Amino acid sequence: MHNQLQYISQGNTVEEQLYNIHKALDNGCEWIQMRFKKNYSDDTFTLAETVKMLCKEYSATFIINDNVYLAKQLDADGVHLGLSDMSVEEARLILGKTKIIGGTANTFEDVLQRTAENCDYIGLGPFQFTTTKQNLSPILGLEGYRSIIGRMKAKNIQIPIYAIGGITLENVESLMKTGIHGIAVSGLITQTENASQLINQLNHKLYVTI
Ligand SMILES: Cc1ncc(COP(=O)(O)OP(=O)(O)O)c(N)n1
Ligand SMILES: Cc1nc(C(=O)O)sc1CCOP(=O)(O)O
Ligand SMILES: [Mg+2]
Repeated sequence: MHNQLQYISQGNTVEEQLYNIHKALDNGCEWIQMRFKKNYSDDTFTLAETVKMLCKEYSATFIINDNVYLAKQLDADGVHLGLSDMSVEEARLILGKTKIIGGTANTFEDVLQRTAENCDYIGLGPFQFTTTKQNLSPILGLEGYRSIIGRMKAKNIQIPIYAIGGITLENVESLMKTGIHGIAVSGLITQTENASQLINQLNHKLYVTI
């Protein structure tokens, strides 16, 4: 089963990205999604190659946002795909059965679609407003998660759900009580001045509330 905490990287340069990813790994994150929203360049390849090495050193899972071909080239552990990215079916053909393919969902109908597509997990959001991503879908709030997870249970759908979007430490307990499997966070870990304490607290809240 996948780790309950996924760190989504941030940074406008390779150096910023590496600093942030190193900080997350050094302080106990075991799952990194490299999210470098630039047009593909040599920089992207260099960054991904380095992050792959770092994740190996820390025995962490390494997935790449959007870029299935890069994940294939580097033999990464997987990818995360949004609703307008490459289809899960095509990604599965390229990456094979054993790699992780995560998919975004914003509604219950998206969850049904992602389940039918055989994603390994779903990033369901946004929980609340965030500046990390532009053009957000409507905010779900706690009630949105309760409703979607209730409808999943009624249909016996068991795919792991990760909440995403503007999550803070104070939100984790109530989010976990809705029945999600875990959380994906970016700004929270990137901006903290005490990553060790924060990640310990996050892991504790994730673990005890399951
Ligand atoms: C875990 C997780 N959930 C959702 C997303 C968002 O993916 P997407 O909709 O493709 O948006 P971008 O991240 O590509 O801007 C995610 N990255 N991770
Ligand atoms: C990458 C992403 N996708 C979202 C979605 O709702 O699909 S919200 C989001 C940003 C997550 O970063 P933070 O923890 O800083 O809010
Ligand atoms: Mg995407």
